[in-house]
Amino acid sequence: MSWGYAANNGPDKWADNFPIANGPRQSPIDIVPGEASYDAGLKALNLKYDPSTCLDILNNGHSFQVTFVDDNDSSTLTDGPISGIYRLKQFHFHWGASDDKGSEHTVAGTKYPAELHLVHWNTKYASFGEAASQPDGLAVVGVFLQIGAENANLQKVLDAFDVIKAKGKQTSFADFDPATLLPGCLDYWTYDGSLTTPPLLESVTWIVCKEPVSVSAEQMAKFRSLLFSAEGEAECCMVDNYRPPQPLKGRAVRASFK
Ligand SMILES: Cc1ccc(O)c(S)c1
Ligand SMILES: [Zn+2]
Repeated sequence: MSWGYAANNGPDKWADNFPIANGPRQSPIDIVPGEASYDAGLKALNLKYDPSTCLDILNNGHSFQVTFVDDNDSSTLTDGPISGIYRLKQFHFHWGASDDKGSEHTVAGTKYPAELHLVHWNTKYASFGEAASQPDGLAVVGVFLQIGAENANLQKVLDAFDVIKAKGKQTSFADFDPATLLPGCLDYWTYDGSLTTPPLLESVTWIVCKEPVSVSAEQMAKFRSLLFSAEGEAECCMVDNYRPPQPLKGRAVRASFK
């Protein structure tokens, strides 16, 4: 049986097949602002995305992801806490069955209804797959979603959901600028962590934005209309696809802001 988020294959069971689940730099974590140390040496994030690199949108049975062409430096992350050039590979979300949960990172225990992950890989390595196995291979920008006004930019993504309702469905998705999903203020916390889904590789420099972006309650309902299950299987709503916070194990969390 493959991993998921149910009682029989969820986060508490992942260590059975992925022992790194109990490793020293697992994600997500609870971010405690008062314990983060301001680092004046941290640069501002430099995100430069080219909408023409947007390729398709896929229901992979764990989340939905928008994938980008990454054979050149058209869509990149530079500066911030990283050195070198990291290319955007995909973005996806994690969310809850109700608005009181859904984010993976928490802020002093506060859960947001959803969290966006923009996944980038270090071009010092030959590919995403190679980078994902290296301690400095990936950089994921996390953005919290909070219930408020309808997010017109996010709606463009949600409008594609009808054709990717079930696991394995994929459709073309073009000319989307992921920068439109970012908050106005790019203050961030950063720490060394991992993928939050199996294989839970400890290759991620996490960059979590302090400022959330809005999502309406109706838009959250649209997230919850996706299915974990494939066509022809018993329908299982795609909700609560988040891993809870993991032990910090002595790691430092730095803040780019005072
Ligand atoms: C590469 C990757 C895949 C899935 C994820 O949830 C994350 S956080 C990163
Ligand atoms: Zn993720």
